Amino acid sequence: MSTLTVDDVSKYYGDVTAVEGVSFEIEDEFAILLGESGAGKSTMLRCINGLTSPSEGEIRLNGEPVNSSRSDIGMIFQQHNLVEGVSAYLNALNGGLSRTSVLKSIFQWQGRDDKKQALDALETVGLLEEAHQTVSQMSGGQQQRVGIARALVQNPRLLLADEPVASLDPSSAETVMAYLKKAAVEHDVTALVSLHQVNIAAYFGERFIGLRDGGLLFDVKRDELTPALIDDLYGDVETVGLADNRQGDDELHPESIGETAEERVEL
Ligand SMILES: Nc1ncnc2c1ncn2[C@@H]1O[C@H](COP(=O)(O)OP(=O)(O)OP(=O)(O)O)[C@@H](O)[C@H]1O
Repeated sequence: MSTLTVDDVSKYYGDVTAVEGVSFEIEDEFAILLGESGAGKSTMLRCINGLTSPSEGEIRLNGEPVNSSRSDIGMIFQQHNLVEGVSAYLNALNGGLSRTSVLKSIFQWQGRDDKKQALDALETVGLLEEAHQTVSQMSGGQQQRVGIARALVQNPRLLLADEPVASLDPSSAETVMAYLKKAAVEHDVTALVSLHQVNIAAYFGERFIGLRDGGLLFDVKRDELTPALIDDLYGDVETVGLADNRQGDDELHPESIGETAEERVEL
């Protein structure tokens, strides 16, 4: 159980306003951050995980201010930042580094608990049999799943992901999202994931936070996410892909995606 509170947060880079006056709270949900390029999604996530500080406002996790990089916030990046030349297992094990001294990690003296946790995390993302495969030999989707496993080994109370499937083909993107959601549900972790693929977002998300020009445009639950809101967020160009999923003018129907991914992932 964890609650993320974003309280009137602004972030300025010189004259540039990246985020302005944004407030929302998410509790035990799989939430999606939507917005076009430059809307402030990455800046918001970087403020939440303490990689940068807000210029104004406060961010709290379970009531405690977040003011520097914290080990209980797991972060998954678009370019997964794995160590390519070593195995999936060793990459996952690295997630526990904050609990292990540098000397121990160099000599791979992590305890049995850490090792079991790394294998459990790889099982969660469907890669137990590939545990000893070198990451550079894995597909982009598999590498991203190793990134999810590594974040899980941190024992996070909050999982953040910045465009985790942006560089994947649509089928791999669905599979990775299905594993990410499975990981959050199984580990009982609140998640905030930035995405630009609206259909994938609508299928997997439980809550949607829309940013436009750094401000909060909407904060809605799944049944309140309408094409009209998406149009407000992206304009006509980005919503073309929604056409086949619409019924009437005011409902999203993302059922056509995700089912095959879910069958594969066995959520
Ligand atoms: N370190 C920085 N220095 C100056 N300006 C920045 C910096 N980081 C972000 N910005 C600016 O802040 C605004 C929001 O950027 P941000 O990367 O948060 O948006 P985004 O929604 O994540 O976009 P994208 O999807 O393209 O990554 C943009 O105008 C960007 O140019």
